Amino acid sequence: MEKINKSILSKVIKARNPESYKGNYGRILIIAGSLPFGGAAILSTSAAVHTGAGLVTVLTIPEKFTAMNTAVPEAMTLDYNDKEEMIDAIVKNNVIVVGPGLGTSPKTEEIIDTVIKNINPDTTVIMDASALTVAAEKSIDLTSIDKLILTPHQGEWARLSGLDIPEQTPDNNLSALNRIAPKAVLILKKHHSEIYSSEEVLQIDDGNPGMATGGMGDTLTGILAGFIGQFGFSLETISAGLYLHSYIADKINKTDYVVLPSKLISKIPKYMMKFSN
Ligand SMILES: NC(=O)C1=CN([C@@H]2O[C@H](COP(=O)(O)OP(=O)(O)OC[C@H]3O[C@@H](n4cnc5c(N)ncnc54)[C@H](O)[C@@H]3O)[C@@H](O)[C@H]2O)[C@@H](O)CC1
Ligand SMILES: Nc1ncnc2c1ncn2[C@@H]1O[C@H](COP(=O)(O)OP(=O)(O)O)[C@@H](O)[C@H]1O
Ligand SMILES: [Mg+2]
Repeated sequence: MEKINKSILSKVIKARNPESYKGNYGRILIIAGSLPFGGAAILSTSAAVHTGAGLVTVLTIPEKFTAMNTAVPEAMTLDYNDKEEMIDAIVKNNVIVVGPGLGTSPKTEEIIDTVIKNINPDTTVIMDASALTVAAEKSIDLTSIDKLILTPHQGEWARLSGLDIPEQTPDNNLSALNRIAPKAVLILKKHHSEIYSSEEVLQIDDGNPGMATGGMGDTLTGILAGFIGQFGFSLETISAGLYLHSYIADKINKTDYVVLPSKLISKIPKYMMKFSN
């Protein structure tokens, strides 16, 4: 399995054109959060904003608007219970994260269905967490999405693929992905996460057990969205986003026993600047 190394960062992260404006850096929609899991929506949104995404909108529940606007004032807030507002937002944005903290109520199935029916063909969809659990439970057909990234941890991948963790070998993972969504890119999150696609299978050697804390995967979704919004959808962009997440976590883990997702997020702009030159 080919390894992703640090050189991917300077390859993907570009210095900004002086003549540019926010419209050049992606329109990101994060569909996330529910009563018990508001933090997941905040972390995903905050990570996208700190990665440099031009415009970030979060579709969540109104009960979480104040918390969201306080934690991430850069992001706009909309209500996913308002179907028209949801469809309008799905049509207007070019990268959509769906799943962090949504929970497994029937609403989540409705949201996934609405995304699938209304996205533009060029829109990237990043499916994580509850969206993966519900897609597995309800056998939702994901094959129509052209630019799809699945980001399960091993437990979520077990539900989606039917493979118990010891059966999650590269060959089995590839054939399961081929069955579930042949055009998709799979990031299987674990110690030394792996990327599966029809082009290549890749792995990172970075990352540490200080990352084993709630919200670390939610954070990754925002980084991936911000990267794709700015640098385009490609295996290289996805690899760079995955790598940066663990790279910063390893820097923090030199001094910190646990890597807090919010601390990792606060360091994203500094490390992106370092690799953009
Ligand atoms: N602050 C927040 O609001 C947070 C919200 N969260 C949300 O909580 C919901 C449930 O997600 P969870 O992942 O906690 O629960 P899940 O029930 O979806 O997954 C956990 C299960 O997977 C198994 N598992 C196997 N391998 C694993 C691995 N490598 N990593 C993690 N679990 C593994 C565990 O044993 C457990 O049975 C999601 O919507 C998620 O986004 C979490 O992200 C935690 C933080
Ligand atoms: N022991 C570990 N070594 C390396 N990376 C880890 C380790 N534990 C967790 N991680 C990383 O942290 C993230 C956890 O994601 P996830 O379980 O979805 O978290 P959450 O849903 O709580 O946000 C993944 O990117 C995973 O690879
Ligand atoms: Mg998760």
